[in-house]
Amino acid sequence: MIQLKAESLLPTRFGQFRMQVFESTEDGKEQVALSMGEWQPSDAVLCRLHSECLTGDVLGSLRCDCGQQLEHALARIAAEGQGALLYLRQEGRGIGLANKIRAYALQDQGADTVEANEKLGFAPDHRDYAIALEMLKFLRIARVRLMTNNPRKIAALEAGGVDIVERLPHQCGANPHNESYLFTKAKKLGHMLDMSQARPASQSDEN
Ligand SMILES: Nc1nc2c(ncn2[C@@H]2O[C@H](COP(=O)(O)OP(=O)(O)OP(=O)(O)O)[C@@H](O)[C@H]2O)c(=O)[nH]1
Ligand SMILES: [Zn+2]
Repeated sequence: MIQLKAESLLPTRFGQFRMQVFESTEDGKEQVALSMGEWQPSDAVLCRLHSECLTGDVLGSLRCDCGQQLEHALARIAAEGQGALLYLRQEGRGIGLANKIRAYALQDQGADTVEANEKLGFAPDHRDYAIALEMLKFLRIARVRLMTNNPRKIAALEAGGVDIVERLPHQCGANPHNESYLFTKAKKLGHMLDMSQARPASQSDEN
């Protein structure tokens, strides 16, 4: 279960959002919703479920595309004047920061992002979206236009009863350092990415 712990306005360089902090009674983690505008329960609301990535979101890492995806989502919500971003505390696809950095070290020795997780004894994607479903319910969002390339995220929301009215491709932030990472996501994790410009992971000299 989640409980709303606090809320306030949050002016950002993208526009003014309403920030709500929830706490999960299961694990005590603080979860964040940033929203803008108003909606009716029947409206299809522009949404992004963003998984925490300290390295990409905050530290400017080029090993992934998270920072740019986060900014792009907030900018898009602000441009439309309505929508919600859930900032989900599931760092490293749910394995936590230290394990993600261990996975990076294995990637530096040649493993791809999926193999590295498996070597550490984790599933390739350890996330669960139960808390996101509760947050959507709290926000009275039952129908979404979802910014994502991840088919498992879509399936998890649909299984939870959310109506995905539209899937908005959310591809941005490609660079030479994350090219093989994105390629592996498309090939092994089924992400809907246009990789026509990318080389296969085996030919890439970067992680
Ligand atoms: N375990 C692990 N996690 C990673 C790695 N690179 C990024 N992450 C985490 O992956 C999460 C982002 O998930 P992605 O699979 O990149 O994308 P997604 O959010 O599922 O899909 P989109 O909605 O299409 O962006 C964040 O929590 C990152 O910290 C990695 O190499 N290993
Ligand atoms: Zn990232």
